[in-house]
Amino acid sequence: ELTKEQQALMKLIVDAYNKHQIPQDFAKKLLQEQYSADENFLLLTEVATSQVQVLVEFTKSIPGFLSLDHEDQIALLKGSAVEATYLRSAQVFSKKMPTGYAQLLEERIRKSGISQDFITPMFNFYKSISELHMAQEEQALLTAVTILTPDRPYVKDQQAVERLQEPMLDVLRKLCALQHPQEPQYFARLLGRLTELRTLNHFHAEMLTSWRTDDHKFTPLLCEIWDV
Ligand SMILES: Cc1cc(C(=O)O[C@@H]2C[C@H]3CC[C@]2(C)C3(C)C)ccc1N
Repeated sequence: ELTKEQQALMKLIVDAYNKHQIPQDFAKKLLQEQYSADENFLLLTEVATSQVQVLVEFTKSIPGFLSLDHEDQIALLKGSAVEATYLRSAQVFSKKMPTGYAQLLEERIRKSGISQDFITPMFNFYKSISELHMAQEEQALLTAVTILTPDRPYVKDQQAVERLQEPMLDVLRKLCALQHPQEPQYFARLLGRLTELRTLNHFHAEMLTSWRTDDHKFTPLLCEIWDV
């Protein structure tokens, strides 16, 4: 079972994960704005910018993160931004949004100039996440584990990151055993999703390039975090 400090760590992460949520007024916008590719792109830009802001706030709440070397903090944020935003948007699709909004967001994503060969893996990923029926504690911990990946490019002190990631993995492993006793492989399946998530990095870079060539404008935060 979870020790006292493991329970405290989990509560910290889950509270931080739930505290920083996408503003619900996006749902209204999804309904109101018209459906041109440009309108859809602008909406996605707002969603993405908000997702990255939420990601930065969540990351700062991870115990020990702000004590890491400052350049390593940036390297971890930039290195995990795509995976963490897709992981969170996958959860948005799986349940967070009121029914019907997920379909609207999907519709706008499909009609925003993203090429089909990226749309397919993106929605395959969403499907594979929703099939897991993850508890919110698992979602929050899996996101923290993704952010605290030691072998991101330019991370200098990888051991310091491992020391933060390991306790998260221990809690996640125990939690999976507690919440899915009938499925001993569940923890391994969760980590397998992180491998699938990494493949989206490549597609995401291509998506950004295709938008840039069509002269779509990004927000400063998205340019900063994704080097565009
Ligand atoms: C630079 C830039 C990036 C995105 C993006 O990654 O969007 C992703 C597509 C959907 C899946 C994850 C996204 C953040 C999403 C929920 C909008 C959207 C607009 C934009 N100007």
